[in-house]
Amino acid sequence: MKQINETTEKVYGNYPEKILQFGEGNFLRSFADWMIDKANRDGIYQGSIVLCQPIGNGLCDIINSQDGIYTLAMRGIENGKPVERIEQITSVSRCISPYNDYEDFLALARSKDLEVVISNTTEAGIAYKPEDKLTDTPPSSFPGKVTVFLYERFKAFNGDMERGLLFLPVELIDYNGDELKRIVLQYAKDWNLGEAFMNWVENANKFTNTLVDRIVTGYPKDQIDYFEEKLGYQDKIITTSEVFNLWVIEGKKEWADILPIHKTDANVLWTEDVTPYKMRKVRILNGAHTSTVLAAYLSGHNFVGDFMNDEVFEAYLNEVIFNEVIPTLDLPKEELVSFANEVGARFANPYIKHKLLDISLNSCSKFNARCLPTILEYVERKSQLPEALCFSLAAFIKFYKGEKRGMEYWGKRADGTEYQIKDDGEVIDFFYDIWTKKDVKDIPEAVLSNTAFWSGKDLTKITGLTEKVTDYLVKIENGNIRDIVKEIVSK
Ligand SMILES: NC(=O)c1ccc[n+]([C@@H]2O[C@H](COP(=O)([O-])OP(=O)(O)OC[C@H]3O[C@@H](n4cnc5c(N)ncnc54)[C@H](O)[C@@H]3O)[C@@H](O)[C@H]2O)c1
Ligand SMILES: O=P(O)(O)OC[C@@H](O)[C@@H](O)[C@H](O)[C@H](O)CO
Repeated sequence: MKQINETTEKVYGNYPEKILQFGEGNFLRSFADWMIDKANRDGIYQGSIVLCQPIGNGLCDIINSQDGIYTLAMRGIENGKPVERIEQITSVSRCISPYNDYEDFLALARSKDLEVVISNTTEAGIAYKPEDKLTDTPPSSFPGKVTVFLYERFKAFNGDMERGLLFLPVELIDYNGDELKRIVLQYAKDWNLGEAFMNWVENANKFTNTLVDRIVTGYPKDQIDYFEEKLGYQDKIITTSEVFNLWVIEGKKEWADILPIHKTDANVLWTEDVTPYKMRKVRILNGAHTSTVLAAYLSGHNFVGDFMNDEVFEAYLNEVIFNEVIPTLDLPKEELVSFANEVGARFANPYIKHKLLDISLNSCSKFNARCLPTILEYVERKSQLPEALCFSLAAFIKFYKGEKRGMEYWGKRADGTEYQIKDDGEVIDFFYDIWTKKDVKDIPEAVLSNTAFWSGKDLTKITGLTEKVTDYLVKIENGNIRDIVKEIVSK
């Protein structure tokens, strides 16, 4: 069978390289690059994207072997009917690995065409690593790479204030753009790059805070035969997603015209404050994922769609969203309910195979960011505990019961299926330790009092929480998890 680049023309990838993108993963290729391709296709933009692989291992070689061309399949239900939109994305010019092509990376910094930097380096990427140096080729951290890149540009254009770049980071951390800028300035200070450079970073460049929303399920391993037969070519980096998309960008409205994707039919919103959108999305959508998938997986489900077809879990999800999360948010109720209904429909999308184990990755920090704020706010507002979320905390603790196999940590669910528990080393060590040394009745107290997990808070101070989580954990250990969920939703 032919490769995609033997059957598909690289239509926009030869346009001037106006965008540098840190992160060549599934998400950005299914989201930002699709929007840019759309803008090129609509004739309102003429620019291509240079992908940059931010860590040593990645997809650069495969991407270049396909001339940057790949397929995106977006599937869902619209007006009650199934839709499948398949597009060939041809706006990527090439992929650079700064580990192999450091000179090419620096040469791009000196380019007059370059205007925009997009990034998705996961929640771990926007981090300060004190060991990074200006002379490293490249510095290991993503902000370190941005700093050497900007410094090269600053020198090449003699600090020209017109040569700064628009930054659109999408990492799911609070104030992603502000945080990236803060760390770049920290490196500039550490490396003595001078006041003039720091002033240029601050005032010539435009850092936005952004929030993204699209369920991306990546390479369709189980359906690859279907796609190859349908498309008539082989694509090693074909990616899949839902149809829904939303990119909220906090920045000055006039910056939007640098990358006019808001003028396409993609859902791009420039705003002065991204916070309410972020809170709505993280607490409702991501909170619903994290509070439901671990229990659903333990009960025998494997995909989001599976538990949405189980009336007990569907009712549990609704209980979490409508009775526990929404009452803790201050946005207009109608807007929240409409977003929540949309989330339910998105989770039930029969064409999206979203693996529960993929969502379970790093559940400890996810629970802290996505679910704990709701528990705290609920207790504050109602002076009582949110039952379903307390149960989800117990399910999370149970999910993290495992045994070590070399560097890996494996759990086992009631049906005998073994699963790998993926999280930071310290988190894994902690859970392994308590599950091997403590009686089940003492485990919640150890977890809830571990302030390192909960942004410095000792959760045992919340009246009744330890007892309730203990009660649920003991029930889960001794009974059937789906029956416990059923009991919660029938109260
Ligand atoms: N899949 C979704 O539905 C979805 C939706 C919205 C946001 N996200 C976010 O996207 C991220 C996952 O991205 P993906 O789905 O493209 O996964 P992926 O594995 O395909 O890509 C991950 C990218 O992050 C880079 N990366 C990983 N660790 C890094 C580090 N420590 N420093 C710098 N770069 C690093 C990789 O090189 C790669 O480019 C998650 O953080 C997730 O929160 C995913
Ligand atoms: O991608 P993660 O691992 O951070 O989280 C899993 C899901 O909650 C997440 O990918 C959502 O599907 C996404 O945030 C929707 O926009």
